[in-house]
Amino acid sequence: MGSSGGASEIVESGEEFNYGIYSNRPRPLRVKLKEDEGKSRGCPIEDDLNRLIETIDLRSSPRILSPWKMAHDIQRKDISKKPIIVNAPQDSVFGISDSVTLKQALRRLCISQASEQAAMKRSIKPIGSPGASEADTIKRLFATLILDGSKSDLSVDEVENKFSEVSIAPKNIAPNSPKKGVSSPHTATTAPKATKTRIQDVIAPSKVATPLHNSASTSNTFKTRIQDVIATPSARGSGHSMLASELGIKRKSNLKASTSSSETKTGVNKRCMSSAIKPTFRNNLSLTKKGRQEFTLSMGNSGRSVNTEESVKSPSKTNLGTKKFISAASGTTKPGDAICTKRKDNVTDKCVRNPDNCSPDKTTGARTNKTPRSKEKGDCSQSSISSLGDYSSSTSISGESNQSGSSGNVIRPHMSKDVKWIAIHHVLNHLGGFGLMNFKLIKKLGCGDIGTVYLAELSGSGCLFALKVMDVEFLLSRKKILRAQSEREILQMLDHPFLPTLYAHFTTDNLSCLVMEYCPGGDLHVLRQKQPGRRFSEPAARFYVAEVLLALEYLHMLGVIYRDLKPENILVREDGHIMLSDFDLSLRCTVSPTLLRSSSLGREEAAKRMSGPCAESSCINPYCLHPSFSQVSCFTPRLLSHSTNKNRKMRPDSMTQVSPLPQIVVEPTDARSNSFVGTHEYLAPEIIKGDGHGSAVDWWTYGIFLYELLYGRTPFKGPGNEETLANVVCQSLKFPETPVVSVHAMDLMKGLLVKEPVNRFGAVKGAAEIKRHPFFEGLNWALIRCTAPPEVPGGFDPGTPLTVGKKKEVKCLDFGKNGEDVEIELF
Ligand SMILES: Nc1ncnc2c1ncn2[C@@H]1O[C@H](COP(=O)(O)OP(=O)(O)OP(=O)(O)O)[C@@H](O)[C@H]1O
Repeated sequence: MGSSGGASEIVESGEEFNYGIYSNRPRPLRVKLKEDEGKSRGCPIEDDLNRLIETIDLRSSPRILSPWKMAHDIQRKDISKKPIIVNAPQDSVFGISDSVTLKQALRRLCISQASEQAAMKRSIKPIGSPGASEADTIKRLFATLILDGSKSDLSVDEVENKFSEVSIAPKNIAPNSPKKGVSSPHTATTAPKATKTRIQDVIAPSKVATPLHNSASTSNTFKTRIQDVIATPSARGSGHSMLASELGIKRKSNLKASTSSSETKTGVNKRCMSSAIKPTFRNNLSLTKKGRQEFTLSMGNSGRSVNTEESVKSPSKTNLGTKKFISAASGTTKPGDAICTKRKDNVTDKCVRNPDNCSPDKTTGARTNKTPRSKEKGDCSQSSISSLGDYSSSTSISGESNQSGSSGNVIRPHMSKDVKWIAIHHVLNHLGGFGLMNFKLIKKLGCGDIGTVYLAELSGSGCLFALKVMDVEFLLSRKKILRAQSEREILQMLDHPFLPTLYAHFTTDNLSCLVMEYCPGGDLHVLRQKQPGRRFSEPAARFYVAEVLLALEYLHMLGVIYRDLKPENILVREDGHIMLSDFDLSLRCTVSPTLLRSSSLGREEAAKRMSGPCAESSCINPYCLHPSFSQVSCFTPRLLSHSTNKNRKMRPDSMTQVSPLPQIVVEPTDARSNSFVGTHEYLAPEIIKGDGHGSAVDWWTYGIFLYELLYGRTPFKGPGNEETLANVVCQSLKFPETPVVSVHAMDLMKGLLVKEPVNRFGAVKGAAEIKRHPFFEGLNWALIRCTAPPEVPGGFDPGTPLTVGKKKEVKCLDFGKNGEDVEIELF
């Protein structure tokens, strides 16, 4: 997660300056200090909103401030662990290294050979590969089993190359696809003429839609509109915002063509806005205190006069998003249909799969001619591009069906009693949507690369949320819009105890806001620093990495490669369990279920891994493997059920009870991206070398993560970032003598931190393989969410004074009052 503290980041100049898609000139990397930018830029959105906070008297609202979070502000994050985004998809297409300067530096650090080999590889093969079209790959989703042809004597590499595919389901079934109704994507990138106009429509507040309320029509009010765009209730699986508005669909489609083009020319931008560019994004927002009151009152009374312009343009819909949604949910129009319509017009490949496993078709070829084969998450995200129009103005409710306005009918039944959902539905049903005025901003939680996160209370509900606020113009201008959209779409897909819930999404003229689950416990980076020796005990580390493993497994099954695992991105919930956050660097791709039959070698390796030291010894003590886990047995319950007390010793033949069964892997093990994204100390070697990477990068970062939790530092950290990168590629893994770590923990880290991704633990068989490692032995995966966490955040303090409301603490931006109007100046 980002921090408001200083941080160094690598920024590819080409992100801000167009080098031309065919340019093979070296792209110098330069390092910027985030704190420097912060000085010049001043994190405009946050400051603006801080000012907004000041204008709103929050003292009457209950405040719940976490002492952990407050401590978080004090203990700043490791500045060397800021994410890197160097993405030049067009270069990747032509096999040209993204980061020549970096490679030169690495060459001096003796990894030139590896880098050059990687560059040669890229130059002789189409890295992007033709790739399967989205439609094609999704059609094949769950329709294919990949068998290894019963080759029992293959190495891991050979196994990969000798899969044979057997179709076991109709090809039109795509239950695991994150999209619904994917169809011909050709139309998505047409209509370039209209693009400019459409973008202007979205960007220019005055051209978009009418204000929500009459009072908002005054010049100094938030021009908040509630578009009748409601997010899909079936977020998971289909998992994307649903447009009820035909107009919205058109906007998205048109915008996609434009932004996609511009994005792929320059790559995704990394850095925040510099002071030199600052004036470009200067806008004025203002809030009329009186107007706000009137607005709220009006919404409470009528609450229905919204989005006039779009209602006119789209006569089929009602003026109220809620009404339309209810209508849709009641059967006249299914939400999913809207998704299908949108997707048909806007599908774009999100990632390029392994050529060996892709079946390129004409569709893909045609599309890739129009859209460079970007493999970066943002560039490739189909719905990222398509949903750009959402930023014009909308309210989206995630994961709810909202039938007949009830808050109880949620697609996520286990959350139906969640008071936050009830509160969200209540507002939706009564006000028709959300605006900033529906939230009381309590404090700033943090400032990331694409937005600022605030602790916010949904007015009158007492429910706290994390409100992520992003400036759309800023995102568009800095080419970060796709990152933001991709993150939102991923969030909409999620329904997992260790992943954040996105309750709603709404936009104003300039701001896109995500209403997310609030985690009061800070992040694991801060929590680790509070531990003795700044490291977690092994049981605590095991708990955290186990929950992270489940989250990663779930993400992989959804076709999301996380790519930015680090303690900073692991938030701690109120109950002490974790929440993996921050998805703007994630890569979305398709997943083909794969059935793997274990080879004999695989069995041997599995036996070795499963048995650990006990297999080599005569040990029959079930508690020997983990001195620190007195409750942990040597054997899994599965094995124990086949073992007698007399014969608890792990035997190679006993492993056949575990490994001979075919294993289904539903993870994007063959996905490939060439983007240079991540955090220095956590970057996988294949990313640094530019070899192309897939889901195995998450298992590398997982190994680094475990290492850091246990040892209090990462294994390859050098004095500088380039040295760190060189160490990642060249240096062998070493374990400090202290603290003492169990052999199983070290074995797991060794398996995960294998530099060659194909040999990396989990790379072929996914998370299931890692879950079977003895390090986790005895852990009840299904009930881990019921396990007592190592630490539970301290109690809330509702009486904590609000500090952000003090005017003297407001920095960076002018703060003026005109009568009753409080001007909020953006950038
Ligand atoms: N749901 C949440 N609950 C509590 N705090 C949060 C939540 N989401 C984010 N934060 C805090 O806000 C900060 C900023 O988060 P955000 O995701 O915007 O930035 P980030 O993690 O740096 O990601 P990036 O810069 O890649 O966009 C985080 O560091 C975290 O401290």
